[in-house]
Amino acid sequence: MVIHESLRLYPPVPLIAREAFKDMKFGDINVPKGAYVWTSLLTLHQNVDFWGPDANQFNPERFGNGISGACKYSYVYMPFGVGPRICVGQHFAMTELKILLTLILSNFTFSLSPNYQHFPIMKLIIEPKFGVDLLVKKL
Ligand code: HEM
Repeated sequence: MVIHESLRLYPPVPLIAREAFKDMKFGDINVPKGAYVWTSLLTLHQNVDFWGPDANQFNPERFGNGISGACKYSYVYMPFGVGPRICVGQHFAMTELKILLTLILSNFTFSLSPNYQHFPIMKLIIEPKFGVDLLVKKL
């Protein structure tokens, strides 16, 4: 739940691109062949109409009943992309994150340093501008 919620609010890859291989129409919008269509995951992941009024809050419990319980349209949650070009490393990444979190939580307590400044920025991926200073204590 914590991993899902982190990837929802801060999807490391915030934009997904597709190229139209032929002239297309989405509703009233004409998309000519060769045009790039960019999908903003931040917009999809933080829309109050899909996630509820606390869409901008960090609330891992929203995933208590899975993705379909957290969101009105589960397909808008796509931190690893979607379709034939979906991230090939997604299962590896999720397993790695679970192992890493388990190892950290079973060996250390940690809290945010008072020096921490919440300042996510978008470079190639979303990252904390001033890093994440933690106070770590061995159990
Ligand atoms: C939290 C970690 C990760 C996130 C959030 C992530 C996210 C993404 C996203 C959004 C895409 C684009 C998907 C699309 O266009 O629909 C992508 C593609 C890709 N990812 Fe990841 N990824 C992660 C970890 C990894 C890892 C660990 C690997 C390799 C071991 C990996 C390998 C790839 C590759 C090769 C592609 C290109 C797939 C293609 O174009 O067919 N990713 N990833």
